[in-house]
Amino acid sequence: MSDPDRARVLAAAGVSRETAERLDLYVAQLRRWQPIKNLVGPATLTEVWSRHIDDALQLLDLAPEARTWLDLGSGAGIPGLILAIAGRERGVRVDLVESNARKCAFLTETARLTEAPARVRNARIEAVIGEYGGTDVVCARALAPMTQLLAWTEPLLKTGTTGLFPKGRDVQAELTQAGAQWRVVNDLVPSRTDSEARIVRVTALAAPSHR
Ligand SMILES: C[S@@+](CC[C@H](N)C(=O)[O-])C[C@H]1O[C@@H](n2cnc3c(N)ncnc32)[C@H](O)[C@@H]1O
Repeated sequence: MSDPDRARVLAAAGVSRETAERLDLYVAQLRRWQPIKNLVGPATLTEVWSRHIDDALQLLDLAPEARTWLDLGSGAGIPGLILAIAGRERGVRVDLVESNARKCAFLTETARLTEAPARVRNARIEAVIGEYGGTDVVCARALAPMTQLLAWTEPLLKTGTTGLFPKGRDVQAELTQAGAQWRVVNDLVPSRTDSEARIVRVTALAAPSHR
């Protein structure tokens, strides 16, 4: 772990001492379970505060009023479990949907230890997405191309849920491809953890008339 990164990330996020301790617990859990569950890319563990914690925390600032969040394909809880830990004191609650049972075991245990307001759902997105209408924000990192993300989240994005999807340098190509199937109202927010990355913020969605 790089301590300067930890201090910088926590100072920028302005979290309480209790929240910082819970994030420390999350990082400790990630390190403990990584050898057995292979939760994140092994190389990224040396930069966990910038690559994962800060990368997740930046989403909170993009929807400061949101209270209910849905994270799809949570994996090791990025961004969803981190958002639940950091957003706890402002009343944030997060639903995590993940199809891999071993990852769900990690999520459940770590949510309990960190007292995070997170509910873990071991299910496939396509089977359960319809149950999450009314959620303030749906997010997903490193899960699927925009076209697939929009297809999964269509019922939510068409009814007022905001979408936040961290993306890499191919974001424009993904949006162009998605534009063939959807009319997407979005903006691109620069990522604070990677100069080439963007967060796609979707505020409305419609199917084009010729579909
Ligand atoms: C590449 S990982 C990304 C994990 C995490 N979001 C991150 O950024 O580190 C994608 C995750 O999505 C899960 N996943 C893929 N397809 C899914 C589906 N249809 N329903 C639920 N989970 C799915 C996988 O099991 C995996 O844990």
